[in-house]
Amino acid sequence: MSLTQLNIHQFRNIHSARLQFDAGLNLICGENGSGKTSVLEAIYFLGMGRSFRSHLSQRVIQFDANELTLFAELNQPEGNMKLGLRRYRSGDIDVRLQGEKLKRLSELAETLPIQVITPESFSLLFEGPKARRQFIDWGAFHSDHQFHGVWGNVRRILKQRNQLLKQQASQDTLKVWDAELVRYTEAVTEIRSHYVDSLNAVLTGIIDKFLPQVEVKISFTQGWDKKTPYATVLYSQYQRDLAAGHTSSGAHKADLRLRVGNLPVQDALSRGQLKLLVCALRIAQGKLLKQQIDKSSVYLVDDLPSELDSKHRQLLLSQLLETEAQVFVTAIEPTAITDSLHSPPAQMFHMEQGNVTVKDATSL
Ligand SMILES: Nc1ncnc2c1ncn2[C@@H]1O[C@H](COP(=O)(O)OP(=O)(O)OP(=O)(O)O)[C@@H](O)[C@H]1O
Repeated sequence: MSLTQLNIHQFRNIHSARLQFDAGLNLICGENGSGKTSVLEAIYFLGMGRSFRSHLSQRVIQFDANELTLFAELNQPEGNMKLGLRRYRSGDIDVRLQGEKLKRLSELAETLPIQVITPESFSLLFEGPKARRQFIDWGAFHSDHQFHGVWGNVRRILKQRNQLLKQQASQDTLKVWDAELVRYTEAVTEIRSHYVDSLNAVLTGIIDKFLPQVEVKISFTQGWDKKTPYATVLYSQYQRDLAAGHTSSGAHKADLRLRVGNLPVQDALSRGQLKLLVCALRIAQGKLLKQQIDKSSVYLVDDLPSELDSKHRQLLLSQLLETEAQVFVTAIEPTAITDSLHSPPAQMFHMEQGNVTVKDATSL
């Protein structure tokens, strides 16, 4: 799967652009503020219906405009596909696949599995567990079709249960909800746990390349004590949950633990090593997806040179391309990337004040 064409209209500082991409490596260069990240953001917006930079989607609409429009052609094993998205300042969104209106944004994500690597990515390792849960769920979502629905049920029931707890509901009233919650929570946990096991198998080989002297251990924590059935936990924590007004244990507390020996990775590794570890994690996800459902991912790598030496830049690029993914990389200076490649990138763009021109990479 790859994006062959992207038309951008009124997105950040890009008024209008038509870009033709290669199925392999696409390099986007330009000065600070020229709009490089905005191109990556536009691709992400098309695949996810939201930005990776701001949770306020209207921020990406060009200052004086009322709406943004993105249109892409995708090359899929099943044939070419047309994907269009229009987002209005009012908040309305219109997404079409082959001209048909999509009902759920998750259908977009299924069509375009996107991975993002930015200079801030390593915060995945020491931010709260939410980011790591999202990391696991990216894989769980793509590798198991049941996941989206089951996880949606867990969140819906948790919301209802929490509302009842705030109303001081009795344990008897909660019983019916708890039975459903246990059923869906166990299903979610099994999918997540199975996914992390499969990921671990792929990850080991990649970590060996990125961090050869370091033994990183990754484990899944499900959100409550593994030895106790979830039904028992809910029952025994009733008083505590009642006092807190919310459910203290469950799949919504799941996490991924990353350690070097007995230390959390953020205490054992340098910033550059942490960045490499996050890259290894994301590459492992792409490789696993390819193995599991023969689907390739799209990688958006913002400011690739930052904090990586030339050897590791080269390693990262070669590993990314090995996943057979389509890769979009931004850099201020093209040579920061081309110096790390054996052959020039297949497609290269230069950005200047929101305007894009195609560059001949062989002339560098
Ligand atoms: N909604 C908007 N409408 C118009 N312009 C915007 C909007 N939001 C941001 N901008 C401008 O768009 C420009 C694009 O920024 P972007 O982050 O894409 O650049 P960049 O080339 O990635 O820069 P850097 O190398 O510094 O990361 C910025 O100058 C910003 O001020």
